[in-house]
Amino acid sequence: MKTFDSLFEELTAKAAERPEGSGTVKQLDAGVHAIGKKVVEEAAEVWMAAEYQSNDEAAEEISQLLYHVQVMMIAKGLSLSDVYKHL
Ligand SMILES: N=c1c2ncn([C@@H]3O[C@H](COP(=O)(O)OP(=O)(O)OP(=O)(O)O)[C@@H](O)[C@H]3O)c2ncn1[C@@H]1O[C@H](COP(=O)(O)O)[C@@H](O)[C@H]1O
Repeated sequence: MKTFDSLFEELTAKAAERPEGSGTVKQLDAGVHAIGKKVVEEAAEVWMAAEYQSNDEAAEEISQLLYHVQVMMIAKGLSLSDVYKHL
């Protein structure tokens, strides 16, 4: 099963290798403003799913939020330790 750290490693490689058809590369090319909008959109979907949908649907929305947060980290050149040191 994928973890937060292993997904970050995968996305970092995508950013470096820029494979054809990668949604991550597309998001990174769209820039911080566009990525920020996705983060906010997914956060709202987490909220709505948590209040009105099943736990499994809420978990899926949370996974999408984590993904977009990681894309933002990569767009900003932030490492896992840059974030973890604040936890
Ligand atoms: N975990 C994710 C992931 N979670 C969310 N998303 C993206 O976020 C979107 C969120 O879904 P929504 O239901 O909100 O979709 P939507 O608003 O209709 O989507 P868009 O129109 O904005 O694409 C999805 O369509 C995906 O584009 C993800 N995209 C990729 N990954 C993983 O990231 C890795 C790299 O992916 P690629 O860069 O695409 O190869 C792979 O392991 C993927 O499984």
